Amino acid sequence: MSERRHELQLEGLTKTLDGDIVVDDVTLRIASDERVAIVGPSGAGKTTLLRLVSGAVTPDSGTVLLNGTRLTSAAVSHAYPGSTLVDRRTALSNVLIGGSSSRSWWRGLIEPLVPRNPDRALELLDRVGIVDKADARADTLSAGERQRVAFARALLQDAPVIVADEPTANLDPSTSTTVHEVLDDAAGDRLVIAVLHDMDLAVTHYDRIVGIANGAVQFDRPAERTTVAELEGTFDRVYAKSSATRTAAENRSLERTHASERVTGFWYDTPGHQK
Ligand SMILES: Nc1ncnc2c1ncn2[C@@H]1O[C@H](COP(=O)(O)OP(=O)(O)OP(=O)(O)O)[C@@H](O)[C@H]1O
Repeated sequence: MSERRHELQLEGLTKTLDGDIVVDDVTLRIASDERVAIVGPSGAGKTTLLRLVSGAVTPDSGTVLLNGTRLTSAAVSHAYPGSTLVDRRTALSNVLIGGSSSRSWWRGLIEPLVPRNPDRALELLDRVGIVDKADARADTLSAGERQRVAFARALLQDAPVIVADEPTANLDPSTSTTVHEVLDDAAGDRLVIAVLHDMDLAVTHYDRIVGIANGAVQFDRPAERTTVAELEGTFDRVYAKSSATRTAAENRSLERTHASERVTGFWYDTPGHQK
């Protein structure tokens, strides 16, 4: 991977889904090697924002630029959850699948079966601390080990931007901490943008916290200058606006948020929050 510095610019990103503004005029600049956590209530628009960055969703308006030119999907890799590994394949084979997208389709098909050059994949498994499990089938690995394999798979693509949507959602707190440390270390000078529900993890393991509510940026602070209580307080103030002062779109977003919270329980991992 090149050592050049990168800058990602999100300029006025807006996305409407089913008539509602889900991402509302988001502008952010993110530099190389920054670890950015996106936090916010359920239904706030975090995943949609990440999908706009990765190109999976097209904005209604606004742009995503890398070093001043439009970001291509090849410049973004996904650190998908470990649950997305192919169970019957080895850890090494799963990592090689991640590198297939940059090669011809037929090589992509056969390479995981007959690895031609596994050196780089082995190096990445080593970097995430599980090279000794390279030949183990994915379904014999622990949840934390699977997540490490998923990170190695993402890193093989050598993209300057890594996006991760709740990469440790189903891991216990201690394993979550470890795998975020692994990602931080292994990502090197890449930009990492992760959506996280757990604000403790965000504040502890990320450089910068971007809070999203109603599709808009509510705060953007260095992690070292914020606390979980401050983040929660900001969200409470946003959602405590009286219905009279909320716009119609904000009211609809709030209704969606409450509906999502009933399903996912946004505040479940933030002790002290009063519903
Ligand atoms: N394809 C879609 N069509 C219509 N509405 C959608 C679509 N995808 C997402 N939405 C809505 O957009 C809003 C934002 O969704 P999004 O998944 O971005 O929120 P989120 O902040 O990531 O939520 P969570 O934390 O629960 O994952 C939600 O109200 C959701 O129902």
